[in-house]
Amino acid sequence: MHSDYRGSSHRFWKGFVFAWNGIRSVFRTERNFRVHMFCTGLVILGGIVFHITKGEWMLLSLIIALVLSLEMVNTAIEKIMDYLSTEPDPKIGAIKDIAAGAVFVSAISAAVIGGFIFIPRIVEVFL
Ligand SMILES: Nc1ncnc2c1ncn2[C@@H]1O[C@H](COP(=O)(O)OP(=O)(O)OP(=O)(O)O)[C@@H](O)[C@H]1O
Repeated sequence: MHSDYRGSSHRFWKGFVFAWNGIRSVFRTERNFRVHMFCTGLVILGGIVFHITKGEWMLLSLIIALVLSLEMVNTAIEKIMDYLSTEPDPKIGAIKDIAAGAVFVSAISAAVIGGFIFIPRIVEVFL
């Protein structure tokens, strides 16, 4: 079915195009992903404004990548489940809940890391 692109000499670069298309698709269809992207923008802005350290940038980039990629995996799992059946089914519900839980766990960690990095600096501004 995909023999056309697999046989092409540009298949390596086409892999990036497919990945980019996936990110665009999630951005367009998933509100939660757009919320995460908005938060990412705020965090990057905060990092610039507060001159955070190189180590803090590394930690932030890791946790941002984790949250965004888990949101994409969650969306992929939801789509697989909806492709299999759109009928109400407790097993499908449980699988989707677990995938959503994974995003939630990473988001909590992101909030903790963001708190440790930014709260002392914000407090300093007001003291
Ligand atoms: N076919 C189903 N059978 C039973 N429960 C379902 C089914 N589809 C969805 N659910 C329940 O509804 C929740 C939301 O599922 P949905 O596919 O609507 O994702 P969503 O609203 O896009 O969620 P998210 O905010 O995680 O992206 C699931 O976590 C699950 O509890």
